[in-house]
Parts: sequence; C-alpha cells; structure tokens
Amino acid sequence: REPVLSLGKAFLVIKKLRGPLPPGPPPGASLATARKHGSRVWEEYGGWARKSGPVIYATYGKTSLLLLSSAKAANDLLNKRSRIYSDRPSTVMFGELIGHDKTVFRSPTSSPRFKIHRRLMAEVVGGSDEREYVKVMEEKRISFLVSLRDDPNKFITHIKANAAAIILQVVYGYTLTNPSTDPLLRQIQEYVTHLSREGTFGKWLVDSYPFLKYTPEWFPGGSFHTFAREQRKRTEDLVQRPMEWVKTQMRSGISATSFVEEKLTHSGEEQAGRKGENMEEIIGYVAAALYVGGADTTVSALMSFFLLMVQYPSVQSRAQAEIDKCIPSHDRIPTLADPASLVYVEAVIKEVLRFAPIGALGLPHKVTEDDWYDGMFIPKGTPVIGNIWAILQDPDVYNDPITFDPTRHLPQHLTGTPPQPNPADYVFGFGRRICPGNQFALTSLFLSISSILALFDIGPPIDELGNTKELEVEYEGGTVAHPRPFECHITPRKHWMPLLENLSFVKDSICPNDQE
Ligand code: HEM
Repeated sequence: REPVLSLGKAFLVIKKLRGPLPPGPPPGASLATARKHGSRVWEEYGGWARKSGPVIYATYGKTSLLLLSSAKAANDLLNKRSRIYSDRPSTVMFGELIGHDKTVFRSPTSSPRFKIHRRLMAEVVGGSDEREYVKVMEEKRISFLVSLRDDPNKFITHIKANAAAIILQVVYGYTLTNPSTDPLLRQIQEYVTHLSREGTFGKWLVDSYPFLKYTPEWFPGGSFHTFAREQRKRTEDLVQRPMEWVKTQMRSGISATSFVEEKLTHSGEEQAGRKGENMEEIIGYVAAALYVGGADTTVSALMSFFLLMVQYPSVQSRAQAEIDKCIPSHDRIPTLADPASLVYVEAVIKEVLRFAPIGALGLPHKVTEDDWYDGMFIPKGTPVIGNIWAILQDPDVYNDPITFDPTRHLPQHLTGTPPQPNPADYVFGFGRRICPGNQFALTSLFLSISSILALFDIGPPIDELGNTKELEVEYEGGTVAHPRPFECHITPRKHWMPLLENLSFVKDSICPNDQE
C-alpha cells in the first residue's frame, strides 16, 4: 500500500505547522562576515537588526544563532521564559577540546552543580545586608587613590590592580602588595586577555564544522589544538594555584578570612547530602569564576569612565559640584551612606554602563525546548545572544542614544520626565544566568567613581610643551571590551588637597604573600 504521506511531504507539513524560523540577516550579511570584522561585532549585529528586525536567526555551517536586539525580545525570552532560555551552548572548542563545561560560566542548568554555583556566588558577592566585601573595597580604595595621587599616568595599571586586589582578598584572603610583580595578578591578566579575545561565540571554525577537530595539530589549520591545549592548562592553573595557596596558609594557621577559607573549613557541612559531588573542586571553580568575572569587567567600566570624563568636562564638573555640596567640609570621601544625595553621580555611573560596551553581547544562552515567539519557531538547542549594546543604543528606548547624557537617568522630580530605563537591568545579562556579581560591581563602581570625582580632575593628555593632545578612542576585546590604552591628565582638586595628602596606605599587619 502507498504511504498516506511520503517522508518529504510529512516534513514539509510539520515545517508549515510549526511556523517559520525568524528572519535571517539582511542580504549580504552573514555570521562569517561579521566574524571577519572582528571587534565591534555587536555593532554589526545591531545594524542587521535595523534592517531585518530585533529577532534574527543566523546560520553558519553547523552553527545557528538567535540574535535578540531589543529590550522587549530579550525580556520576553531570556527573562520571562528563563526556565528554558538559561542554558549555555556547549561548543566543540570550549566544551570538548578545552573542558570548560565544568566552569561556572558554562555549567549546564540541568547539572546539579548549577544551583550550587549560584548559591555559593550569591553568598559571597550578592547584595545581602552583611556584604563583607564593602569593608575590603573601602580599604583597597585608599591604596588605589594614593597610587592615583602618586603616579597618575599609570591610572590603568592602578585600576587593574585595584579590581584584582579586592577580588583576591575577598575570595582567597590574598593581599596584593606588589602589583607589578605579583604572580597571581599576572596569571589572571593573561587568562582574561586570552578568554576575551578567543572566547567570543562563533570565533572558532571547528565549532561550525566539528569534523575539523580530527585535523592533526601539525596540519595546516590545525593550530587551534595548540590554543585548546594551552587554554586547558591555563584554566587548571587558574583554579589550582590560588586554592593551593589558601590550603598552605590554612595548614600554617595564618590564613586570612575569605570565601575559600570559610568554605574549606566547613567543607564537611557543604559536602553533606552531596555524595556524588566533589565540593572542593566546586569551591575551586566558583572562586576562579569570581576571580575571572571580577577581574576585567569593572576595569572596563572604570577605563571608560576616565575616557568619558575627558570627553565630557561639563558632566565631570556637575558631578563634582554635587559632591562638593554633599561634603562641603572636604574632609572625607563619599561612602555608601551618600548615594541619596549624589543622584547625578549615580546617573553618571548608569550612563557609563549604558554608553560603553563592556560585555556588549553578554554570554550566549541556549534554549532547551522548542519554542514559539510572535509566530516564529525557535528550535530547541539554538544558542541565543542578547545584544546588550543594541538594546542600550535603541532610540525607541533611549532618546538620542549616541549622546552621553547622564540627565536621562535623573529622577522625575528633578527633570519633569520619568527616567529612561536603568541600564543595570540589561548590562548584567538575563534570567537565571544574570551576573551574580552585579551588586558587587555597582558598589565597587560607586565607591571608586565618587571618590575619584571628589579628589581629582581628569583632563585631556598634555604634551611636553603643555598643549592638549588629541584623544583617540577605540575599543578592543571580545567577550569583555575595553578602550585601548589611552592617556589623560589627572590632577588633584584644590579644596581636597589636604585630605588627599593625608590618605595613607592601610597596610595589613601580616602580608601573607611574603610567607609563600
Ligand atoms: C560592570 C561589571 C560587570 C558587568 C557589566 C558584568 C556582566 C555580565 C554579563 C553580561 C554576564 C552574562 C549573563 C548572562 O549570561 O546573561 C555575566 C556573568 C557572570 N559574571 Fe558578571 N559582570 C560584571 C561584574 C562581575 C563581577 C564583579 C563578578 C564577580 C565578582 C562577576 C561574575 C560573573 C560570573 C561568575 C558570571 C557567570 C554566571 C553564570 O554563568 O551563571 N561579574 N556578567
């Protein structure tokens, strides 16, 4: 007997019933060309959205990708349907070849480890009232401001050292004393550079054409194996090295309070009821994730802050005037008790987050069930990217988005119009995967930015003859982007000089690093 429906026809019927896929990129555009353009790929994707709409389904080899470029689409799918939109795609390069699936950033939501990771991270960098990390941030910012006072030209080095000093202290109890030679600082800086440059989704051909993984390393095009091998080793070292350091400190009875020390001390309780899990390994991966997540992101935001203060001197002056009004005696730097009186400073921070691409494409999610959105079919397993940069530059959401204008975030009673959406609702990503360090980052940015604005003027670079130099603005990087290194002229503010001169290093009585 003839089958009622041939296989081919049945396929077409199912396809019709399930609805069309979202539109592809505009003619002439593809993932391959976008990848070739390298940096600022978020702008390229944003351009596609203006032509093809905010929901785009792009394919390249075996890779497909759902790009969401409007707040509505990202919110509808990644937030409201976060149960099925919070997994991570496993790639050949980072999953199979490098073994990153054990890391927090790539752990599958179905794995029991996912919940443990998120709980442990919330305990240490979450926004609870206890927030032990605030004390560390306040202490480290004194050293940061002193470094800025004494050697202002190296402001980028100081920003990086400060971010690492905070996270190393909170997570491992490790006191960073000499940023220029510290082995852990060098290790994390190398790590994040590689990860940001090489870890962008779609970067590796082997992910689109998995059969390439059988290419031998010595064969032309096989050099990706070298990167995979080196990255695997870098990740193992990043997890192991600081953990071993804490364990040695604990054995010698001189460990400082930290997340790892606390968790290792109570590892028995953590382990209880989790027979199949290696809690020590989990603690190591969570610590490394906080270290990686915290080492580069606030650095990028602060670099952009310096850059924008040079470019928008009137914004800088207005923020400084607000601080001067809040602390007319100029005898202390702003604290976390001040934000209510520093609404413009808060608005500057929001506008830096909106205007500068930090994690412009966030991290890729994966949908775990077939889904439908606005009549379009989204197949199970599709990687999904929320284009955070495009959302924050959307003229339907932010008036005149290409202008750096903190007043858009001021409360209605000051401007007569409601504030535009808070960029912090987007820059930290979405759903169950939302950045666990968001409160930590916002606190750190407020403490740094408010005190820098109080104590210093940031101006354009000046040449030997005292003339102002042109400032070149370019962004580099991938997963986390930053401005390319640039110069600026940082000088103490007159009324704050006495306070600045009296700031002194808060030194720990024990320097654990010296006892290695
Ligand atoms: C301005 C600063 C920061 C920005 C803009 C930022 C942004 C992001 C974004 C967009 C994601 C991906 C979320 C998603 O998948 O939807 C993320 C994930 C993550 N962030 Fe942050 N972040 C910042 C600071 C931090 C800090 C300070 C830490 C740690 C102390 C941190 C730790 C992490 C971790 C561990 C993840 C992975 C979470 C997971 O996969 O479950 N981040 N962040």
